[in-house]
Amino acid sequence: MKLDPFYLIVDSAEWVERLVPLGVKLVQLRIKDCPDSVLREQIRRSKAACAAAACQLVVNDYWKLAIDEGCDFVHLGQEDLMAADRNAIRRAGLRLGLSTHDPSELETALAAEPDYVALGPVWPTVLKEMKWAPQGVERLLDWRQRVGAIPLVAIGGITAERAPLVLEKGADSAAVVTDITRNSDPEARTRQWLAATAPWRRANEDEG
Ligand SMILES: Cc1ncc(COP(=O)(O)OP(=O)(O)O)c(N)n1
Ligand SMILES: Cc1nc(C(=O)O)sc1CCOP(=O)(O)O
Ligand SMILES: [Mg+2]
Repeated sequence: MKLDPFYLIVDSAEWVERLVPLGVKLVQLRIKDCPDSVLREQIRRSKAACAAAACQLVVNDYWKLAIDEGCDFVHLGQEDLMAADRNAIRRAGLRLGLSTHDPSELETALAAEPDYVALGPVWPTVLKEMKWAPQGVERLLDWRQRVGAIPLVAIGGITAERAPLVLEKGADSAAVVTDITRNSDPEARTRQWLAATAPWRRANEDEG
């Protein structure tokens, strides 16, 4: 499985509907503290917008709802993974992305046979408080070796200018929240991201 080199993460279906039609091919719906009924509706709308644009939707955290709503990719952190029913996720045919922040988390993640591994925060992030110091781009080289053929996602403090730095260090995809959603012109910034990651997208296409 190949991941698009630009991995957009947003907190509403409105964002998905607004930015995915610009050419985004990989998007995560990351909504926190929301009733199930609202989440369901948000997932449905995001799924429809992604289907119309041939974009891969990844649902963060809510693996049961993702199964119920017929989604095919979830992202879980280490605590999410501990609470999740791994067999139910596999039985439903869901692909699984997992967060890692240190070697022991990576070991746990690899044992769960994920479809991608994320490493973060590469740089400081303003989105949420994190107990890990920034990893730095060099750590990606180490993770690249350790994960082998499993796709690797870099996350945390990545901007359109920094995205090539993580892709050059072996990440398959660069994930982003605030550089786009807190930009004064999110559409223009999304286009900048698409342009900055285009060489890696083309390489994926050439490799088939
Ligand atoms: C691509 C990607 N990487 C890491 C995370 C973080 O997941 P988690 O550690 O579960 O934290 P929350 O995002 O749920 O706050 C992610 N969502 N996506
Ligand atoms: C949601 C999340 N998870 C991280 C991790 O390291 O696991 S860093 C992060 C925030 C990413 O947002 P931004 O692109 O605005 O820094
Ligand atoms: Mg989580």
